[in-house]
Amino acid sequence: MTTSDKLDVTRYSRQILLPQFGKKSQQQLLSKKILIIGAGGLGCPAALYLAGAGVGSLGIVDNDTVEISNLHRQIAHKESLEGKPKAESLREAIRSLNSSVQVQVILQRLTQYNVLEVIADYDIVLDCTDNVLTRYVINDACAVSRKPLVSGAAIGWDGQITVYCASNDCPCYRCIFPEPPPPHCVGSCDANGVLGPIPGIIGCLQALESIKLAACIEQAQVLIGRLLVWDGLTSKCRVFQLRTRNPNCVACGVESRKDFCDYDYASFIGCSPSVCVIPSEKRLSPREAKERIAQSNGDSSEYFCLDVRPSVQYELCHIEGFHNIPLDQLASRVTEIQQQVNQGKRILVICRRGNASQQAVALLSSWNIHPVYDIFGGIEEWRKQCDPSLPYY
Ligand SMILES: Nc1ncnc2c1ncn2[C@@H]1O[C@H](COP(=O)(O)OP(=O)(O)OP(=O)(O)O)[C@@H](O)[C@H]1O
Ligand SMILES: [Zn+2]
Repeated sequence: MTTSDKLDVTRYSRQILLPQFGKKSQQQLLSKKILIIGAGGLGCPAALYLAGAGVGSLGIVDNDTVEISNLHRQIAHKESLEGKPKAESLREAIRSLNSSVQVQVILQRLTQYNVLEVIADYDIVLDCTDNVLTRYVINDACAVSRKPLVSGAAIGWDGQITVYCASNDCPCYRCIFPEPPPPHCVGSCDANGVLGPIPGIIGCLQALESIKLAACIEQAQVLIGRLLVWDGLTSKCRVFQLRTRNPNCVACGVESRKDFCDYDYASFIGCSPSVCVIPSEKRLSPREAKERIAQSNGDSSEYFCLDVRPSVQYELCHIEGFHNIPLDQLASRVTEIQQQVNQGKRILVICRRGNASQQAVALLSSWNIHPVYDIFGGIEEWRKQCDPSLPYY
């Protein structure tokens, strides 16, 4: 036995001692290359446990930078690295944990144009991202390349994980979800919140399933064709059997496979970068809105200022003088607004970023409530133009 063998044995001894694992599995792990897409809430724990376990080589893809609001769950990053690329920050954390792991950092956004090239070199791919479009892009590439895809998701109190494309019968994401969810049903941590340990748990499970695959552990049952759902609020965990592979799937079906290079993912998902649903004369900049409010001073103001964000966000921060009626309560509380209009007031509507407020203005207009104006860019733009003391969240 060589000295380096001895060193490895010491480092990995606690897992090598497992009868199902042993030195053979350790050597398998050391020979594998695993790609982690997304260095956020899922990617941080997944990468650290894979590095600790001694995977030979890890790739990290992320084009984002560290923000303070990431740190409650993206625990590989540090306060001192705020503003620095997440993938580089994660590489530093991996290095200080296990310097023998090779790390390749890709500071690019993964798209349909680079995905095949990026994943080509790896044995296993982990989807640790947070958006539906990227999920389909990664899936389609793994389906075509027949690479095991360990797919995790976490939001609010809930998380889930499964493994796609890992065997002949194993479905891909499109086999299970041939159509994407409607855009308004898709949540995000940014909009809906998330408790830190939820992505922590799912990211650890992604590392575990990847280790089982990479180390070729015969007795292990991998989450292939099964979806594990974790409800953190009730501490209930359920495992659902998924459909088998769809032979006519456009991603993994041999006969029906599409060429995804020219595919219009944005239209398929039904997303547009910024929603604009009302005419420009009904929209004011925050600066203009603030001036108008100031000119029509105090209680006798000719404006009724409405904040349509969820109450939990309103409690987090709000602009003085704005009343909170969340968008989903607008219909049931429309008489309150009508009363303000009857008293001669004009309605000004704000939300977080300017989409919900436009929907509110469109709804109020359709109920013949006039005049009503949208403050474009929402609280975020108000913070930039009028009041930097408002917290960023
Ligand atoms: N197409 C993509 N290419 C590269 N990285 C991606 C892609 N899509 C998502 N990601 C990355 O996946 C990670 C998802 O992590 P997570 O949702 O925990 O973080 P976040 O987006 O920073 O959080 P928040 O929503 O609170 O701002 C992010 O770091 C994001 O940059
Ligand atoms: Zn499929």
